[in-house]
Amino acid sequence: MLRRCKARMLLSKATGLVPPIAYPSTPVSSKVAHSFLPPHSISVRNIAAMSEHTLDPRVLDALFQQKRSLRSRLRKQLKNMDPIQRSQEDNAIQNIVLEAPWFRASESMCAYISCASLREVDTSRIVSEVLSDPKDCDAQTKRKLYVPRVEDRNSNMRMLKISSLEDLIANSMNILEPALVDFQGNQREDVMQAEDPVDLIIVPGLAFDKSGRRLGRGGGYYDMFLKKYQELATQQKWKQPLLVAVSYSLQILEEEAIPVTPSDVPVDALVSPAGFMPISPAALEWNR
Ligand SMILES: Nc1nc2c(c(=O)[nH]1)N(C=O)[C@@H](CNc1ccc(C(=O)N[C@@H](CCC(=O)O)C(=O)O)cc1)CN2
Ligand SMILES: Nc1ncnc2c1ncn2[C@@H]1O[C@H](COP(=O)(O)OP(=O)(O)OP(=O)(O)O)[C@@H](O)[C@H]1O
Repeated sequence: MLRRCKARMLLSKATGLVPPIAYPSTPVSSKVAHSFLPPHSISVRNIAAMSEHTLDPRVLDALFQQKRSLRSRLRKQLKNMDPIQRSQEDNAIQNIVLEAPWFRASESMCAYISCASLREVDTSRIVSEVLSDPKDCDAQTKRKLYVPRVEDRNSNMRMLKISSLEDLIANSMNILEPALVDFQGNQREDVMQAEDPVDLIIVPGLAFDKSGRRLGRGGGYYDMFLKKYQELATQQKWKQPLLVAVSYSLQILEEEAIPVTPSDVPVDALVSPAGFMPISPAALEWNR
């Protein structure tokens, strides 16, 4: 406890990110989270620009510790969510995505295959819609869908192209993912090797805040992938993909309530049952 308090003091002194007081043990409501907001002068991008080496390791440890407590609180809240409410929210979120101009205009995208036991926002209707045969179009204009496949325990994840739900098999974590080769024995296309860019990435997470910060499951898989894809897009002079997080209402926290570490990649927008919440200039463009 003493060590943790000391780390908070250091963290507070070094970055101004956290007030030197104990973290609340009550569930995170937006009200509680608000009293722990860091000063607005520190943005996600400022922290992201710092490398893991420029931050004091004790500061970094304290930030990861805060993330861990937030994760465990969110996991409990998600587990306790009323199943009827969950199913209503799943429907509302997917309706919003399916109707959204940024989704309808998307020709190529990455999305996750939701896992019910992880209490993730259901993406099954979104995935089915993208995989369905295009109406009034030839096969050339079929939309492309890439989904995650974990490569190893070093945060490496690939996004591989699938054309049917039958391309998926359950991994050791019971998450459906594509096999490396298709039924004809051909290597599946990896989004990092594709000729054309994806315009949309639908991301999962345990919590999100109104400034676009995202708290994942702690593996670093998405952050690592998003960083590499953004670098590829820059190198190829492609438009950056729109990063949209789908979220139950209880997963949305107040601005800057989520601690940020240098590898975190912020999202452009959130979709919750309350609607589309654009955050970045790219997302705001879709709301004009
Ligand atoms: N549907 C889906 N697919 C995905 C991800 C995801 O978040 N959702 N990933 C995104 O990275 C990658 C897999 N990463 C994962 C990381 C942790 C756990 C998991 O089961 N976590 C447990 C806690 C485990 C522990 O702490 O010991 C949990 O969150 O309850 C699952 C997938 C790639 N595929
Ligand atoms: N001091 C540290 N304590 C804990 N994890 C650390 C530390 N330094 C680096 N890491 C790494 O950071 C990664 C976790 O990062 P982070 O908490 O940002 O993940 P996440 O955003 O929740 O996960 P994802 O991107 O998969 O959704 C892990 O791969 C972990 O090994």
